[in-house]
Amino acid sequence: MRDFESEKRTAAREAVKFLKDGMIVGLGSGSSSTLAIREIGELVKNGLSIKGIPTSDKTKELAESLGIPLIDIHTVDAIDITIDGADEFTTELMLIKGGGGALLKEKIVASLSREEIIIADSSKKVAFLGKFKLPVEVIPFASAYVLGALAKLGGTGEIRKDSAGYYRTDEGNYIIDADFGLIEDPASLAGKLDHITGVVEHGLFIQLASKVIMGDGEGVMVYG
Ligand SMILES: O=C[C@H](O)[C@H](O)[C@H](O)COP(=O)(O)O
Repeated sequence: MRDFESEKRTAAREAVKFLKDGMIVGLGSGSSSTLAIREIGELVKNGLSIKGIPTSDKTKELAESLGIPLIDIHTVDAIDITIDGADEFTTELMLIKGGGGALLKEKIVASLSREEIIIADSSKKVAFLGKFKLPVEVIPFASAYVLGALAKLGGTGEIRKDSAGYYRTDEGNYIIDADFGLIEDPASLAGKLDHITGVVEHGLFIQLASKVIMGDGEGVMVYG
C-alpha cells in the first residue's frame, strides 16, 4: 500500500533543492504545493533569500504566515522556478490542473517561468489524461453557452458547487468540471477550448512543465 502523502513530501523536498539565493520562485497551489511551500519556509528561516509569487489567495496567505518574502508579478520579467502540483500528468509532461480551482494564476505563473517543476505522488501518473475531470474556468454569464460549446466538442460538464452555492475562483469566475473521457490529443482539445468565448482558461497544461518529480515509494522518479 503506497503512502501518497509521504510520496508528495519526498517530491516536495527534492524540488526545493533546485532553489538558489536570489531566485524568483512561483508558489503553486494545492496540497502538494503546500508541502513544498512549508519546506521553502524552513529554507528561508535558515537564510535562503528568494522572492515568491503565489498562484492563489490561499497560497499567498500561507507564504506570508511562513515569512516567505513575496514580490509583485508586475515587477518581474520572468520567474526562475515554479514548484506546483497537478491532478494528472503523463510522462510526456502534459498535465491536468485546477482541481483546487487555481488554474488561471497557475497557468500565468507557469507561462512566465523558466522552469516549471511539477511535484506529484504516484497516483497522478496516467497514460492518458481525462479520468480526472478537466476544470474549465468560465465567466459566470457565459456558463450555459460554454456548457453547450463543450457538448459540441463531445464533452459533458457540470458547474462546480460548494457549500455556498456555485464555487467561485479567486477571480470570481465559475469552474466547469468537464468530462471528455480519455483525451487522446490534449493539445488539439486545448486549442479548441482556447477558442470558446467565455472560457477564461482551462486546466490542460501543454508544454509548460519542464519536469515532473514524482514520489515513488521511498524515492523519486523524475520525468523530463
Ligand atoms: O487548482 C489546484 C492546482 O492545480 C493543484 O496543483 C492541483 O489540483 C493538485 O493539487 P493537489 O496537490 O492537492 O493534488
